[in-house]
Amino acid sequence: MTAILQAHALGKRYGQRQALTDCTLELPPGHVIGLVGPNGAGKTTLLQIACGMLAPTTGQIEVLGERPDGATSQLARVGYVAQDTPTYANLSVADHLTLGAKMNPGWDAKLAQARIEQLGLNPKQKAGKLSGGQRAQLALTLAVAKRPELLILDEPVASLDPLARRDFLRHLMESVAEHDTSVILSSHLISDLERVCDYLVVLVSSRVQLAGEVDDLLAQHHRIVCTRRREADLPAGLQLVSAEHTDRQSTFVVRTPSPLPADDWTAEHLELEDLVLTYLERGLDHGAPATTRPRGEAR
Ligand SMILES: Nc1ncnc2c1ncn2[C@@H]1O[C@H](COP(=O)(O)OP(=O)(O)OP(=O)(O)O)[C@@H](O)[C@H]1O
Repeated sequence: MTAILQAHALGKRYGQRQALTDCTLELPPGHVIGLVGPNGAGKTTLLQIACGMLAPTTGQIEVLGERPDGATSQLARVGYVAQDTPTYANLSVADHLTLGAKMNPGWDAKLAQARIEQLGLNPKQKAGKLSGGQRAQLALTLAVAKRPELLILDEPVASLDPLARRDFLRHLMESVAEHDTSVILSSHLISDLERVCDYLVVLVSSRVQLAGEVDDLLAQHHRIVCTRRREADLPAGLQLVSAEHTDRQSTFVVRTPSPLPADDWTAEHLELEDLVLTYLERGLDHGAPATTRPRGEAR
């Protein structure tokens, strides 16, 4: 299957500020991909490059098999909802649908109409008079009705109350299931990502720290608690993600694609939130992805 997004050594610099560093990713189709990272991590930068709104400084990227260059044919295949869910304040809801129909060759007028009715939006209402949640829903409707192959959503639920957020995500999931769309969704809200995402990318300090299918990542990561020991004394082949020590006890988070070897420790799998927080912390502390200690090498 062709990747929906393939990036190699992608970088973006704004003057002195490095916003994205050495980003190599291959995102498979058919997933809802959660992009998570702290403020300023580079999420918006990556998503804008993917939409062809920004040019990278270094590296290459392909989205749906093409270089994103803002060409109309590609814009029709990618739906983008920016962080501030932009709409035209002076245009009515109906005007937005008319505009969507004019600008998008694959526009699904029936779908757009049905969603507006389902949401209870008044077609005559000016977008400037809608609530933040309603504006986000309108922006999502415009993006979904393009019938894109890929939907890119940059923190679309950030300003919504919990109920509006739940509705937004429910509508998103419905339309994804119905139309077989791939989605990249950035959010700070891990509980939301947990609800809708089956693939995860963690970006910290401009670098990708972790990427993979959520089920695989959860299966491969373990929290180990044992009497105090050095990292170097862990069995070889385990990828050390984090280590904490008290006088008597050590707690490690490790990753291994194989079953965890039996040892004198207690081990448990991590919840998604713990996994994300571990990599966020690690990224802020070290600025580099975790590495595996090869057999025989002491740290
Ligand atoms: N137009 C710009 N000019 C200069 N620096 C910028 C510009 N846009 C972003 N940056 C910087 O690039 C870095 C990455 O920003 P980006 O908006 O991609 O992060 P983000 O992960 O989306 O953050 P947030 O979660 O706060 O939205 C930040 O340090 C930011 O200050």
